[in-house]
Amino acid sequence: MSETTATPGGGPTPSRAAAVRAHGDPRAGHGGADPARLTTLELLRRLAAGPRGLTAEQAEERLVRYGENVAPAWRPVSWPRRFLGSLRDPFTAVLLCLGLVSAAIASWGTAGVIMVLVVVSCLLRSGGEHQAGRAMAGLRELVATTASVQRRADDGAAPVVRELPVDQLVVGDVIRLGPGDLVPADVRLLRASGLTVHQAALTGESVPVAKYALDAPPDADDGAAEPPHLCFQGSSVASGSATALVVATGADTRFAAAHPGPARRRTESAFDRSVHGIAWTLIRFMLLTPPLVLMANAALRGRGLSTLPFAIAVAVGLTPEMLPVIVTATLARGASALARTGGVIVKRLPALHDLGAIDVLCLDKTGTLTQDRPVVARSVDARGADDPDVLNWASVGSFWTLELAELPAPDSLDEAVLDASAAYGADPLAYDGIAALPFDPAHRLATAVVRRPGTYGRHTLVVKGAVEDVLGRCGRVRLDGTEAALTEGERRRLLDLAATEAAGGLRLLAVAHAERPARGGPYGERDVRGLTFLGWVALRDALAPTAGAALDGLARRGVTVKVLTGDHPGTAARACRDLGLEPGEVLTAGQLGALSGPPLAAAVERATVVARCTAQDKARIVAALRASGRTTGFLGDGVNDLPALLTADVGICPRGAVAVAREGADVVLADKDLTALDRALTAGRHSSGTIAGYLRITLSSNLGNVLAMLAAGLLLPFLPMLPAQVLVQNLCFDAAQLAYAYDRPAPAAVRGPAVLRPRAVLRYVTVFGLLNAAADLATFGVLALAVHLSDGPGGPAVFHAGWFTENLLTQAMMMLLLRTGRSAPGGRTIGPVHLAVTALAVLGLLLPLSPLAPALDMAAPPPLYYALLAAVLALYAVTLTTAGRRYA
Ligand SMILES: Nc1ncnc2c1ncn2[C@@H]1O[C@H](COP(=O)(O)OP(=O)(O)OP(=O)(O)O)[C@@H](O)[C@H]1O
Ligand SMILES: [Mg+2]
Repeated sequence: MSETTATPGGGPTPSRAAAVRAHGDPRAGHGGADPARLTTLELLRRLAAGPRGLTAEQAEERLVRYGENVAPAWRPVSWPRRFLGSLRDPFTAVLLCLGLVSAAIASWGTAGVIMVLVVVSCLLRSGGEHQAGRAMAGLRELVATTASVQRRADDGAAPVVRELPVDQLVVGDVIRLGPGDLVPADVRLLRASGLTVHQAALTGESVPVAKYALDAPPDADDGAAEPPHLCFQGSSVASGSATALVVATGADTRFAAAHPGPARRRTESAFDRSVHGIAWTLIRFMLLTPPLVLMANAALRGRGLSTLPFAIAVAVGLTPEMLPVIVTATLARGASALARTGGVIVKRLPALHDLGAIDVLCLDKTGTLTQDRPVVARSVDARGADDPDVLNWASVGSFWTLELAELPAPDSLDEAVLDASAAYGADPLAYDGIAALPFDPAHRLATAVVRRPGTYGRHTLVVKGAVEDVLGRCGRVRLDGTEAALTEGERRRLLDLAATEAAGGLRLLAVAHAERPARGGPYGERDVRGLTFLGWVALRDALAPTAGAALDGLARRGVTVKVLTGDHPGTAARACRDLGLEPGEVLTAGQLGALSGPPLAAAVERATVVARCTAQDKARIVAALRASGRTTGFLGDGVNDLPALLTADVGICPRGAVAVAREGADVVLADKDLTALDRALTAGRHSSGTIAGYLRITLSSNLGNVLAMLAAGLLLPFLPMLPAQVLVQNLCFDAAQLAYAYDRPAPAAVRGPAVLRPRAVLRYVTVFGLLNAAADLATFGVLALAVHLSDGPGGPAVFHAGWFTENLLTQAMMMLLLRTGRSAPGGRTIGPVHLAVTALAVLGLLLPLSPLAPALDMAAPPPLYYALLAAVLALYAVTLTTAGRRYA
């Protein structure tokens, strides 16, 4: 291990020293001098690398010597570590405390029982998690990202750019980055074109920052500022492209050094919130129970500390210690079924539950509701008349922004423009490309700087982008072949004309140009001013074939849909209308101004479409919806969707989304088919229903038992239940409840968002807990009566047996009568729940009569008891069914 451990600030570790002397130290970027402070040449020399990339052999050797590019925290967790980790569960912690108290008062029986409970639940849980973890890793593998790496077959060969798994990167590799790529390691930029990166994961900064190559390091005093010529693992490319040199990988990256724990999880998810709410209420109860039992026994029956083991057993009886096991089993089963048959990959288990709880889903438009395969419909001048020259200029812009990029990532609009203009015989090669400012989603513009043939000393800026943004940078307009000043009235006329065009569902790409005296220095966004407006290219982007059905399904399932798009409000509204989603009030992000928090949520609540959103606007809206108490999903596929994907309760993206979106999303839809969403929501709601069902039924029956134990403890001269009995009962209950994980959902259970509301659960538990306690007390009565009438032997053993039978039978009845799932559509077929219920009932009836009974201090009750018990149970069943209808 010492071989791969970096020593930040220090020299190489002694075990590496020899290798370093022989080969140069490829990791000097981290262990030696700061890679930001060297010139490019010095750095390349230190890393024993070159601008043409490593050879396959060099890369292989470095991979073996320094390890894969994986942060230690992301390696799979070993089984024993999972076991220890599961001890940190709050229920387990409380159980352990109770066990320690029992041991302290030398109540070895109780302590032993508690230890067995803890170990069994931790074993089951860690085993389940381990399995689920492996399944999840397999699923994540399906959507793993790659990096474009430039390598050579051998020293003489030309470099070839290949897609490699990110973990194969080594220090010294030369990689290419394009929009939507994840920065796979810490890199020094060799060349960059219009590069901006999101580094929110590292610096918390939400807007993309510009990065550029620098041959010589900046002034030494700039040390504190972010180096503009380095990009770090964990950030992502918002716009532009670059060629870069890998300077640190794996555990040596800045991100891994700053986040030694498991990878980020933004804020608490909806699932965590509800489960924590319930868990902490229960834990408060559990901690209160022993002192209360002690005091009641002391006050009413004059008993002393001798009741402590019993008091502890009562508290233990309240614990749903299998909750984590059931949660993991249910979610893992749901997720793998969804991956197998539903075409949906859930990357983070609790996200399945959150899927079921979503009550508002925000979508982007392009690529989600539409196919993102635009086709040029027309090319018009500033009068609205057909004019192929506008398309011509657009194609010059598209061609040269792509040609001058480090990693040409053809945007669908650029492709459409190039396709259409080729048919017109446009020839962008008739110009020379000078510089390019690739499409920047924040400014909604792309600029190419070209030189017309024969015009030395002059440069032409060709600009295309959103109509509002392009017009905002124009001072003149070309009308009928001559240029005129762009008056305010003219600007308004053009915006109106564009709105009319957009209302027809077309996407618009406005085009402008400007002549400038030639210059040597780089061009920047600030140079894009004083343009002459030419017109626009209108493109048609067909609707996604399954989008209409998917929106319908969402509405039927009680999910509100909001469209957050970067496109024109008119285009977005028309797409919605065509899909059968009434857009109502259409807002633009500009209208929302600086609103945030509740006022923003209120404004968005009324709207269905918010257009002209930047990436930050989308995230801001999602955050406001979440803060207003809605469980919010976000579905998007582009770079401008990443912040929103990370902000939402559940981030969803299609398989074809850009790498960062796939990396950041919790759920990936395997194909373009949006109806998979419906299957995902159903599966999520079903899982939530199962977990809620387990909690409700287990807690109700536990509470009933605890109340009955308290009453019996005060009424009887002996302990109403031995610790061993508490254990056996709990285990039987929990094992039976696992059957729920295999139950089919009932239509009613998946109709609306499945939110686990702690208050509702606790109210339900109180009602059914009291009912259960009433049934127990009635049983005590008939038991005493039966013993008395049949004149048979009484005493603790008979009482224990009678109660044990009744407990398991009432539990079986609750499972059957209060469940929300159905085994099969008709509800006729025998399903797993029926089997579990039968097993529970048989065990309850036969165990007290079996040879095992004496070990649990049980003895068969008189036959009369069974007859009377049947009457009590019949009454209980009627009450349960009636109350179940009311509270379900
Ligand atoms: N390659 C490009 N060159 C120039 N302008 C572009 C380019 N791509 C998009 N635009 C302009 O920027 C606008 C906004 O694009 P953006 O990518 O932010 O949103 P979108 O993809 O249309 O919508 P959504 O957010 O629904 O995916 C487009 O309407 C278009 O006018
Ligand atoms: Mg998009």
